[in-house]
Amino acid sequence: MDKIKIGLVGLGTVGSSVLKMITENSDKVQNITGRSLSVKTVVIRDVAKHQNQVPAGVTVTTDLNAIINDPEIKIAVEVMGGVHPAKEVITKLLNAKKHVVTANKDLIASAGEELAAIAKHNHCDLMYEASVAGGIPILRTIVTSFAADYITEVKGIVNGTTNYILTQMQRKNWSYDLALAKAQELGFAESDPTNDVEGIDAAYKMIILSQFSYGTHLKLANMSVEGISTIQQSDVQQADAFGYTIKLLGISRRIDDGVFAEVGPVLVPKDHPLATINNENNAVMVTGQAVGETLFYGRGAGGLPTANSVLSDIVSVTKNIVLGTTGNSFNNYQSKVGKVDLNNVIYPYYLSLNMLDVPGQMLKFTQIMTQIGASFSRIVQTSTDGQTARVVIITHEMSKVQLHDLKQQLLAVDTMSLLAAYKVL
Ligand SMILES: NC(=O)C1=CN([C@@H]2O[C@H](COP(=O)(O)OP(=O)(O)OC[C@H]3O[C@@H](n4cnc5c(N)ncnc54)[C@H](OP(=O)(O)O)[C@@H]3O)[C@@H](O)[C@H]2O)C=CC1
Ligand SMILES: N[C@@H](CC=O)C(=O)O
Repeated sequence: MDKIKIGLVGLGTVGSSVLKMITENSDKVQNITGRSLSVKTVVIRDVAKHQNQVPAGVTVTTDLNAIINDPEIKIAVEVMGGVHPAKEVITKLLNAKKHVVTANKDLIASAGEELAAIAKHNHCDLMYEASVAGGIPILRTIVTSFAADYITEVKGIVNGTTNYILTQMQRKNWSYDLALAKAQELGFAESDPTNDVEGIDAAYKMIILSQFSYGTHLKLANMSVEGISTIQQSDVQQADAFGYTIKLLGISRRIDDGVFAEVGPVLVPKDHPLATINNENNAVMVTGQAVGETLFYGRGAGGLPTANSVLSDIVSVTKNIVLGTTGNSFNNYQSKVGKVDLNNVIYPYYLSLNMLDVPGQMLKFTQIMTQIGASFSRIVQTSTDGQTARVVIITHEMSKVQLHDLKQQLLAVDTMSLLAAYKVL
């Protein structure tokens, strides 16, 4: 039986689960690929910390050359995270003719095309199924099962940490800080959780999903990205009382000739499938012109679910090695897209306002809405102290341009103020 040795860079939440799966599930992998796979070398920062974490015979070192210069190692797995030095590490590995599997969305979203070109030049595979939605096999599904269909929309929950936090805030009344600390303890959050809670991790995933779905490369700087760090327990409870669940959603759409993608908190009606996705679970809804709406659900963060996606890439690379078909891009779809007119990006909105509790205020608000060409479907007065009323309004679909105009107009009115505006699914 031919052997294929693997080099692992990183032995944290994901790396240790990859090592466990390769070790414990080797019989099935061997059965499928006809090759015996095992980890030979692990590269980390601190040898003493990890020495007892590996089976006998596995080398633990801080020296990447132990993988680069080892002709027995054919596949390298990068699970250290971050853009630098991960980019330099993967570049060196590819130039040393190692096939690379990574879970690194930060890097693939920002330098994926460059790395894919280096991989191709070296006739190497570069695969990254685990970079989007952890254990959900979404990228390979889009490449294979949506190969001929035109995808018109991809939306969903693509960050496990924020979904875990929002779930605990809604169901257990936990504070934001407590829920975040627990998500870190469980290994869902990035080593620095800023990207999780500020929506950047989800935006990276939407960039990768957009490449696969629409063949276009979006840039983080051109996306509207909002996180959950300013959401209060009271926002979650109030939305709940009106029949909504707050979820951090990534939404991308093909609009006319363009592609639009953004990340932000959205109010999801409780009877919508995305409202039922809790804890660290993710769900990706892909709509194709021919197939219509499809939904993919599973654990979006955590060691073993993510390791399963890494292993699926390792098995694919191994099959390519056996067949002599390495060096093909994970995603081939390239398409030219134009700019999207924000007048065409429309949602219903949930508006929470404070207004003086005197006659005529709702009339004033209605006039402003009419002026900007918008209207609303539902008004709920939530509370009043006799002087100030808290009012929640659900609008009909309105564009981002209209929402901007509304905010501007309200700034000029001293008897009312907009406290929050959320998109509604
Ligand atoms: N956690 C999750 O649920 C998921 C994570 N991912 C992605 O997987 C990757 C790994 O995440 P995760 O396992 O959670 O991260 P961890 O922080 O748990 O582990 C990172 C590992 O990489 C090692 N490392 C970091 N920097 C270096 C370096 N410069 N040289 C050598 N080794 C280094 C660390 O070594 P040491 O311990 O010695 O410091 C550690 O073993 C990231 O890209 C992440 O975004 C993707 C999907 C889900
Ligand atoms: N920090 C990420 C891990 C998986 O990508 C998340 O919470 O989703």
